[in-house]
Amino acid sequence: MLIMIRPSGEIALKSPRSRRNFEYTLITNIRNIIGEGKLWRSQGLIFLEINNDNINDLAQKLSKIFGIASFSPVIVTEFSNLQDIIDRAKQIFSDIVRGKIFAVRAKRVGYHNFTSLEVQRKVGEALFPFSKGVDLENPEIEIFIEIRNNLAYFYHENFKGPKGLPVGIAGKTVVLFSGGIDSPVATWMMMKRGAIPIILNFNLGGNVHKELVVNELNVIKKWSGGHKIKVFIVKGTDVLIKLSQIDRGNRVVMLKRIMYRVAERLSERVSAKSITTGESLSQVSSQTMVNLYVTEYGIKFPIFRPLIGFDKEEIVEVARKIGTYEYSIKLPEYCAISTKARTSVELNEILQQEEKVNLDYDKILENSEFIEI
Ligand SMILES: Nc1ncnc2c1ncn2[C@@H]1O[C@H](COP(=O)(O)OP(=O)(O)OP(=O)(O)O)[C@@H](O)[C@H]1O
Repeated sequence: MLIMIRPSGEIALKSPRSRRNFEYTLITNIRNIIGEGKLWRSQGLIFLEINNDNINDLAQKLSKIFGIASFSPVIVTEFSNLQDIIDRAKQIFSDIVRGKIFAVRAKRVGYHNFTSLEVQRKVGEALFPFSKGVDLENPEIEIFIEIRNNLAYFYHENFKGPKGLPVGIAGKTVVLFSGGIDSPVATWMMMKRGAIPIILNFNLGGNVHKELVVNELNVIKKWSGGHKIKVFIVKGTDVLIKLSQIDRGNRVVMLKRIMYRVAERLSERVSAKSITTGESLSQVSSQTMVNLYVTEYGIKFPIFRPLIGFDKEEIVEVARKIGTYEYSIKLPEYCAISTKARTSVELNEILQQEEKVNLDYDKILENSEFIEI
């Protein structure tokens, strides 16, 4: 089976050099996920030739590879004149249009002594006797013919890809991953823009919490373009004990600040250039603008919050689509940190209390558990 893969439109707009890099990364990711077959680039498209004839199985996998806009199983023919194309189209599609209202769509690249419109008309005429009729506006089935120089590609199925950019082209980001609904979605959105996530989780609920995080990451892994996901699990309860020394109203922001600090250290170690969180503005008390300002004060990496303008319903919709929602809702309440924070903490107060708590962030990281998914 031959599959024509159309990269995201955004990739085509890049300079030739970037475009080549993006396409090569996409090819590597496809190879890692599919694990067999031959892949090559041709005029802005990617082709995959594979022995497996199960398109549904393949479509499941390709539809989760970022950087793919759409894909179609195609039949390719070399031709020397329009009649060759008409004959081949008849062979391929007469059964497929049987009893259906159809339309032919043709595209052409290169020099030919016929137009795309002529191809549509002539192939339409040839298939008409087998069909229930033609309707260009509302067909039951569409027949596509893409002519590129002396090759014609025939297909009638078009599967959607997830668009975005191939995972890997943007470098690494350390994701503060709670296991709740939001941070898995934030991870997915960063992957969609080409970032490789390095996961940092503060375990606040023992094995139950860990298992949940691992389950979610197994789902997310399906979208990673074959990249392994590195996970650092910090024993969050040790940090919580330290927090008992400070004001109750400041604890949530302080815990977040500690998470950012450890994420900062991890970013240095793994050469990530940003930190990602699942925060969205004003969602809970720790996510007011003031509290976000205080939380990230002095952190040397940019903090990316891809969900900042999303409301909960929109986040849930994405979580359901990617498949993490069913796990996230099982996260016990004690693993979330967003209870009872002051909506507006004082920066100086927090900085003083941070000194008092005096944590060794490197040590916290060194004592973390590392797994790879
Ligand atoms: N235990 C944790 N380990 C790592 N990061 C965390 C943890 N708890 C929270 N975070 C980070 O802080 C963000 C905000 O968490 P918070 O609990 O305040 O809100 P939330 O909206 O419930 O987020 P989520 O749905 O991701 O748990 C999370 O999206 C995540 O990036």
